[in-house]
Amino acid sequence: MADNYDVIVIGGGPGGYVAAIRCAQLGLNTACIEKRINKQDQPALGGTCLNVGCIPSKALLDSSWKYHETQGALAEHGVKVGDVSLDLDTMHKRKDTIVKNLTGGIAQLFKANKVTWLQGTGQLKANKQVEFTPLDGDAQVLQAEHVILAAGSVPVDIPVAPVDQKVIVDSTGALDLPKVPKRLGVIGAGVIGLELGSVWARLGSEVVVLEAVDTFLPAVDQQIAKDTQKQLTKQGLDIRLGARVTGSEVKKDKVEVSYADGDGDHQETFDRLIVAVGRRPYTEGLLSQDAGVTLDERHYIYVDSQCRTDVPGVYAIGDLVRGPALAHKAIEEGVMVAEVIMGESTQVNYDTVPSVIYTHPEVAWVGKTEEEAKASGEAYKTGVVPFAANGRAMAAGETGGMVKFVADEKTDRVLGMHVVGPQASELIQQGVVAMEFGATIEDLQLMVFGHPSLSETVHEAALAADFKAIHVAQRRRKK
Ligand SMILES: NC(=O)c1ccc[n+]([C@@H]2O[C@H](COP(=O)([O-])OP(=O)(O)OC[C@H]3O[C@@H](n4cnc5c(N)ncnc54)[C@H](O)[C@@H]3O)[C@@H](O)[C@H]2O)c1
Repeated sequence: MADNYDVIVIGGGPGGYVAAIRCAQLGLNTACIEKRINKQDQPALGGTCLNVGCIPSKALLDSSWKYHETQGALAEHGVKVGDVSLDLDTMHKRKDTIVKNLTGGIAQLFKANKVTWLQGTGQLKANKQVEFTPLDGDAQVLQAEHVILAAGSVPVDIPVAPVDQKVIVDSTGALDLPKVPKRLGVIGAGVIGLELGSVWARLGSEVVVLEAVDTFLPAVDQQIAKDTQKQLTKQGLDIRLGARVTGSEVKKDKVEVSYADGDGDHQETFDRLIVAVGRRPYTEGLLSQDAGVTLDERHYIYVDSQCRTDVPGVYAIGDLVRGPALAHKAIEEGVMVAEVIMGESTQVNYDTVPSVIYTHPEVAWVGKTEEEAKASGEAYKTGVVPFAANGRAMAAGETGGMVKFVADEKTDRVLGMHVVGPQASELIQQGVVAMEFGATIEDLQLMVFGHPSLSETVHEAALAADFKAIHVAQRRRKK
């Protein structure tokens, strides 16, 4: 007789572990199947984000920024330091400790909430049965009332640059390079390419980023994207747009990369190459022939707005389904599904999911870009203010970048907020809250912002949308 659960979650990343905990909080007998074995050869929860994604990359971004600042930027603050040297082993160890503590914390949360962690692989079969193959044992069939698929995504491979995790690495290998490469190639100027390229550039690599598309960060508001490109280039990232990689050859301990752009064919030799050309849903082995769920044309699991698949009682969330591949989107879908199972009225507002790129300065946005507002054909207005006009930013020596609002000209409602600059990942939440509450630009104008703070630039950008900014000289647009 099959073991029974109210809910079986397949996958213990941010979407899956949060869904499992919320289900258990709501009184459901819940199991979460996770097969990951970490670097220490231990079973681990937390998925890509905690183990080999968001968290270790942020640890390296913070550590490498401190190294970079200590090398030069502190001098203008009057802080003199002696010889600065890099201890990469310690940097990696610190990152690994953060990952270990966070993933271990989830195991504790499972215990506290009485979620059963089944260590091994899960496969969905017909009639809400799940075949569970333990890490060390024979497969068994479990029965659930509800199944939540949360298996996440894996890096896209390209035949022109096959990953060997030694000379050619993916986003996981790029977190563990044992020494700083002299010349580092990066394929893809997306989120991962820019974040990991920044880490190694700050640690001393000469970094060349090869991006197939002609436009830098095409999904980002182009005024923000252009400023970002300028600042990253000034930091030393050699970003080559319209450069499609056509081949690579590992020779001894180096890699020769061929690429084509508008000027013809080129070759570059790198000590290491990072491939960061996107991620795809991880559905291999997840669904048996008779599972019954359908995939869409891009191989995502097809779901409705509340993450129901075509099989009643089976849900899919996070990177397996449509929408941005972001941990916080997966988390909210996990919570929503747990509450849907309990018959509660709930939803995720996909219009207000923020995005962040953790370069320095950070880039963050929510809602419509100016290009999207223009394309909609509706009348819109924008308000843009640079951090150079902000006292707190000057005090911190972080005056690069700007805050931009896009708003509906007729209703005054905020349609989008875009930031490149200090603490953009934190500032963007003000735009999320504003949009969630249907705020107008006037609402933001009428609020009192603490002085001196970076947030004053958010206030000024709202004022600028109606030509009322105080600390920048504005010229009224001709009607
Ligand atoms: N800060 C964050 O929120 C964060 C961090 C890391 C990853 N992620 C998510 O992970 C996912 C994957 O990130 P990513 O950076 O790998 O993908 P991406 O889609 O952001 O960028 C990949 C880039 O590679 C380019 N490319 C593809 N093939 C190429 C080729 N042959 N030659 C040159 N360029 C080529 C594409 O044009 C694209 O610009 C994204 O969905 C992202 O949202 C988010």
